[in-house]
Amino acid sequence: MLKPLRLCRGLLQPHLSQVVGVRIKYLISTQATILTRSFCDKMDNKILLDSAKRLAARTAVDQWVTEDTKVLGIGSGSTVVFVVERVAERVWKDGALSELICVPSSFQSRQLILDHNLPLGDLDRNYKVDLYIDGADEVDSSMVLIKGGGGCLMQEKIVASCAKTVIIVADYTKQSLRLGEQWCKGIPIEVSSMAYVPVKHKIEELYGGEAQLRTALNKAGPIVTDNGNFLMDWRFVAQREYDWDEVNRTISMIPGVLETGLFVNMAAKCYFGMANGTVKVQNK
Ligand SMILES: O=C[C@H](O)[C@H](O)[C@H](O)COP(=O)(O)O
Repeated sequence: MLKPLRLCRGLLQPHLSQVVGVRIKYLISTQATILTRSFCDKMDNKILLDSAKRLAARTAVDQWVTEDTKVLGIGSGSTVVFVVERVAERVWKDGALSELICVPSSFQSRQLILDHNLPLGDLDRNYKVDLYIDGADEVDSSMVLIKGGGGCLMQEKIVASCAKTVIIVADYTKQSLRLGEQWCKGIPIEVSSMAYVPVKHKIEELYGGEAQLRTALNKAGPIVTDNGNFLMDWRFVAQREYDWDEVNRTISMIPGVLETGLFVNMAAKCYFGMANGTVKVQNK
């Protein structure tokens, strides 16, 4: 009785494996097509966003960095890369801006200044900053900014506070009527490592929402800022009306909070690179 069954199985097996094989090949090719498509879409989006950032950055540099700009504060993030690129072109290709000194706002922006061989300054010697150019994670209609999505905010705010003029450069995805419309990761807050739990509870009790410790992607545990502190991301209640100036002042006063990523009344203009290749300028 076993023999015919074995025979039968033997006959069936190649057929089944062929069917399954064809199915698997089909699934793999479909999955591969979906993956390739989503990869291409992501790449297209990145190219579009990068060109919007580049356009905003170059326009702002060309309009604001002049021979009168002796001390230029350099922000942090991916848009600022194009700012430094353009400043370096002006210095090294055009032979302009011979007296320019650049003050960084993070380890990244210091490296950018050095990589482009631009004169590096610091607030000890250059505490009067003529102009500060930086990116933002979100800009609302009153020019309140969320910053710190890339982990830099405290040094940025310090350098920005020393500047006569603060100019923001960003791609079109950063423009909002209200904070939280585009940027859903919350407001970054730099805190002393020993204080993150009480700070979290105080913010949540005062204003609702949820404040979370930012954890690293390629390291176990929390993100540590350039200043050796922790970062919290406070996801506020998007539907609630907040007075951001008051919120910023109150959170800044909580012991253990070193700085917030809310920049209120600091930016004079914001340059948004748009998807259609134009630049939109928002004034204070
Ligand atoms: O922490 C980072 C800084 O505040 C950046 O300026 C901000 O996150 C915007 O960065 P990006 O130009 O990469 O969008």
